Amino acid sequence: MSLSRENALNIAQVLTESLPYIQRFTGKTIVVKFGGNAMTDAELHDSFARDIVLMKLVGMNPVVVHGGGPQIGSLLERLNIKTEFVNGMRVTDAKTMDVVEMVLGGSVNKEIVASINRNGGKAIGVTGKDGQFIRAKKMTIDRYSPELGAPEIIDIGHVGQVKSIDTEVLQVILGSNFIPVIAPIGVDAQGATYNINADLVAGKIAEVMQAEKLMLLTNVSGLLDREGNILTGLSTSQVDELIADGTIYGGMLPKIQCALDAVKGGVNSAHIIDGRVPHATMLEIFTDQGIGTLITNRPNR
Ligand SMILES: Nc1ncnc2c1ncn2[C@@H]1O[C@H](COP(=O)(O)OP(=O)(O)O)[C@@H](O)[C@H]1O
Ligand SMILES: CC(=O)N[C@@H](CCC(=O)OP(=O)(O)O)C(=O)O
Repeated sequence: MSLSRENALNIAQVLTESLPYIQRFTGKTIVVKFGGNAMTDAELHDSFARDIVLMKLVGMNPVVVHGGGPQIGSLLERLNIKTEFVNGMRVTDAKTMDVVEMVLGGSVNKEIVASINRNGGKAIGVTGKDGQFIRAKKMTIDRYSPELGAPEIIDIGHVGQVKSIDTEVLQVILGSNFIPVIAPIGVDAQGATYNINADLVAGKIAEVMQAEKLMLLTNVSGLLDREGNILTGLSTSQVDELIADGTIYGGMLPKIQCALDAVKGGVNSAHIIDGRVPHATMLEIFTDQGIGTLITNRPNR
């Protein structure tokens, strides 16, 4: 079948458009957090894996961090274990922690590894327990209680925040040309296991690896205002106002916080993008069609 002149030009246009991006990002580390709806749809799963393989093939160093909130939720439901979130964090008792580790370190991690490998990449799956590379400490939530009319500190169980990342494990994996696929489980000096929100892990890894980009794939088209418009190029103080007036809540809180922290810590840009769009990662990296919310140290661009 021969190609029409118009089609040929369209295809050539897309391919040449990608050239400056390939040149700019070759050799750079790009941390991609895979989560939300994109993870539960087989087709999107596959298109994500292909994007990661392509990035690797043209010389970038993709590092995948994944979530799995919906998958944890459905196993907890099957086991009749009730679950709740405070400020976007799952309250995690000992039983819940077992399920979280089983799902994140087991089924979800291996499914992503398998789909990257199936598409011609070489992925290795790890949790923060491997080589103890994600050191965690307990997280508590400090918030204002309208009922008490005073601040309160809430214990949310085995939920961690990232204390430090030992990059050696990642350097070994990247140095051997594999693609690391990381489950957000952390460990403390005593060997206790922590459930860490995947966005927080992705942000910290991007920071310690001094990544070029942090990409957070989610199940909305970006950070939205109350009318549903995508907000982009925001300053830290504008974000603070949106949190204070309730426009940003729940799962968007850790996402926006880690994006801000990452760019403050030296990551060039952070992007909150719509993982429901097939090839969202590729579109963001290789084309002029920036999608979603961009956060940089240079607001209002
Ligand atoms: N201002 C906002 N813009 C977009 N989404 C928001 C906002 N505030 C809260 N959210 C909520 O955050 C969710 C995304 O977080 P989360 O469900 O944890 O995603 P993921 O599983 O991808 O990490 C959205 O589906 C939405 O319900
Ligand atoms: C403490 C905490 O909330 N941990 C998350 C870890 C998984 C995650 O972050 O998954 P998503 O990115 O898909 O939401 C959880 O238990 O759901």
